[in-house]
Amino acid sequence: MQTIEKILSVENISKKYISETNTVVALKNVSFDLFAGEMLSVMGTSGSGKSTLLHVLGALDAPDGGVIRLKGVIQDNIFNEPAASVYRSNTVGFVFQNYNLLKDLTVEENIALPLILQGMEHSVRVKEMLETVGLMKWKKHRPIQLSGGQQQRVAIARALITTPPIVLADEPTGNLDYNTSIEILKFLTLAKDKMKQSIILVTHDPMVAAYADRVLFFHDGEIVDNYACSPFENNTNRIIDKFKSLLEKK
Ligand SMILES: Nc1ncnc2c1ncn2[C@@H]1O[C@H](COP(=O)(O)OP(=O)(O)OP(=O)(O)O)[C@@H](O)[C@H]1O
Repeated sequence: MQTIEKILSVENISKKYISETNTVVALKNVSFDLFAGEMLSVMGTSGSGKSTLLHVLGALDAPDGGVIRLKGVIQDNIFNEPAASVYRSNTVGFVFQNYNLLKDLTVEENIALPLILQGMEHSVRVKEMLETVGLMKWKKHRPIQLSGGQQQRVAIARALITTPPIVLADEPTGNLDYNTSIEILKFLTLAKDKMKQSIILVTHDPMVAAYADRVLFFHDGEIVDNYACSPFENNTNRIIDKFKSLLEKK
């Protein structure tokens, strides 16, 4: 029997934000595994720690405690430079709600950026990515000349160009209409099915969450429930029910 590779193990991650006036516990002993070619959605109440989780997994923010393993190996140095930059450029691709494109660069330059920063040849890969996301005709345009959906396609191409094993997407469809959201989800699904990339997708939208293989529900910094999507269920309705019961317990 073929075993599915465990890409990421998150073990008892905790994170507090401490200011002069108060302390916010953003993550409390969060543990889960992520497998190769798996899409995991993260849903939860506002302020439940979803973005903090992505920041920690992307080595943008250090946790106070806990362990992250990549393919079984403890990553104890990824929150310090230069290891943080190496981890971010080799291991994770980011997709944000607001696209985060560089406004002075063209579409093709934005897409090429991760390879340029690594000093690698990029022209063949950029062409492939432009074709994948259907933006060949727009390659010389700047972000301001594109629709929101087109900008997000550029951001996805940029996140995927180095084929990182893990893609972290924070509300990638949050600013997009239904049809454009489906288009963006199809690109992420292609990355997981074709390239066996693993995706963690934070969303407020149950329809978007239903594209994943599994959904984790967060409340007050903790995983309080989970749901495995099934080809035989109306996953969107099941996710709505789970989320409603989470709100009722609050
Ligand atoms: N830089 C920060 N400094 C202080 N507190 C923070 C910081 N970032 C987040 N928090 C707090 O940590 C908690 C978790 O925030 P986080 O942004 O991770 O939640 P979220 O689930 O992504 O929320 P939302 O769905 O509203 O975007 C919140 O109470 C938030 O106010």
